[in-house]
Amino acid sequence: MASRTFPEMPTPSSLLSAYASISTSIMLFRTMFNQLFPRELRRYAVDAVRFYWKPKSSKLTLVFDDKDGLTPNHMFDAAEAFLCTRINPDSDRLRITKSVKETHINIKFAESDEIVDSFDGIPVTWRYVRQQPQHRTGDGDGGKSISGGVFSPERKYIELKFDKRYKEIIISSYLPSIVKTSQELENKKKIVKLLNLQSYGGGPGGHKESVNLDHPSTFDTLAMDPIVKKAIIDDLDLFVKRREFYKKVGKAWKRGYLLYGPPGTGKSSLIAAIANYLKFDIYDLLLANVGGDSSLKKLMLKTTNRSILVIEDIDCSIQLPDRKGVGPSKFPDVKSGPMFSLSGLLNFIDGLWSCCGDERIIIFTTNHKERLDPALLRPGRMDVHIHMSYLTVDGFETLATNYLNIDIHAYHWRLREIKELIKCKKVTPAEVAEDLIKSEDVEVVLEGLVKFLKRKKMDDDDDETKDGEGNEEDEVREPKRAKIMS
Ligand SMILES: Nc1ncnc2c1ncn2[C@@H]1O[C@H](COP(=O)(O)OP(=O)(O)OP(=O)(O)O)[C@@H](O)[C@H]1O
Ligand SMILES: [Mg+2]
Repeated sequence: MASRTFPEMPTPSSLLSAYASISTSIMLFRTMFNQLFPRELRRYAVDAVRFYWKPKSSKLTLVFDDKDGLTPNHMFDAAEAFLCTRINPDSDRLRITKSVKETHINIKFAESDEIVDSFDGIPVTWRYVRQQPQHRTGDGDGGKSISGGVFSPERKYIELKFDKRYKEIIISSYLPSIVKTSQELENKKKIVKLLNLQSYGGGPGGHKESVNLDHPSTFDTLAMDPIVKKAIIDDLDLFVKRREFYKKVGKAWKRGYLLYGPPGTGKSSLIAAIANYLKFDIYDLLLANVGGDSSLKKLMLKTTNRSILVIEDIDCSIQLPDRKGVGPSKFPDVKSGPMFSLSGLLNFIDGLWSCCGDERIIIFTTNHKERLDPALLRPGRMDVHIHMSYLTVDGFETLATNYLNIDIHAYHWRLREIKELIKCKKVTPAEVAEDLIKSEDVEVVLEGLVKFLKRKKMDDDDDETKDGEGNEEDEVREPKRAKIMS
């Protein structure tokens, strides 16, 4: 049987001498290595390896700081507003804000929350970050605190993370779409203001008093021919989207409307409806208080873009000398007051806004279009002439629906008599509106309205018999339906 040989067990002294020789060799190697590669060279080599071999991220992060230096960063505000529309329904935390002036509560996404959105199928992630103010000793780029050391103010920013491959599309398309959405949201929230422009009591340049426009009139509540109403809305829509067009053709981006018709037919209501529709502030220019051309110019310079300049009752609010400067017009109802030239007024509209006005609307109203200087009616000055006239059947249906909150079809038989009376009598929307608020009982209101219309018919018939063909000043001679002319 073969005998098995076992390796000889190392003795403790042989182990010790082996250990001693290994550590001597290591020390020798280290000394040589350190001499060959000094500390700086080694550090450099390590850094270089780290830099080139660092695993590359496939993500790009865009940072929207709330401020750019001291200036608020519009992109931060836009992103914040946009993200309000993308809030995760099962968010655990939301921020709630409201300023004194705001009428609504803002719901915003909170710090550290993440919102996942997608654009053209590209997934993106948003994150809101808020860094608390920091106080450090030593140098830094923050401000100096009172107690010495360095103070970094609070920093707020929003991060947008996405795959680097989509950098181009995100920057050139997604970000502009965010700006657009935020502007639309801002517009919806905007409270329209009514500002009175007058030149007395406010120092050399006059002053402007502002209140929130609290006029409930909208295109939905306005009783007028639906075709004319649609034409006005289309005209406004076209106007506001034609920035580039106006620039290209070298025309001031403005539109002039002349609203004419008898009192109580909705001229002022239409102005409010336009302002509410476009969210443009209204500047009410009180011409009777304007001292002359130069104060008019100062007042006009106080108006802002995206606004409506309104001059009501243009024919009778001021003594308008005729264009040749011969003297004041011979209107029976002009007030005596400061005088300035009509040409001055027209020049401001044409000249001033050509160089320093964008998205401006000017609206003149009058009860007597025929009394206006033809120069004012020339195309380019007043682009659109809108005749506001007596109540039509369509208009009455709008009023009845709004005021009585009834389904007019259900009241078809009841309303038939009223419609017949409206068709053959010249009654203003204001007169009918006045009657529609007299009671909460629909039957009582309708009965009262029938009586009113019958009485009016009898009175008018009597007047016509007395006056023969009627007098020319009477706006009753206006065509019956509202119309638009541009
Ligand atoms: N077309 C209309 N649609 C709805 N309501 C109207 C209309 N016209 C008049 N009203 C009602 O009558 C009131 C007076 O109308 P509004 O002041 O708009 O008339 P106006 O044409 O400006 O009159 P004026 O020539 O006297 O200035 C309005 O507040 C509104 O309640
Ligand atoms: Mg009016």
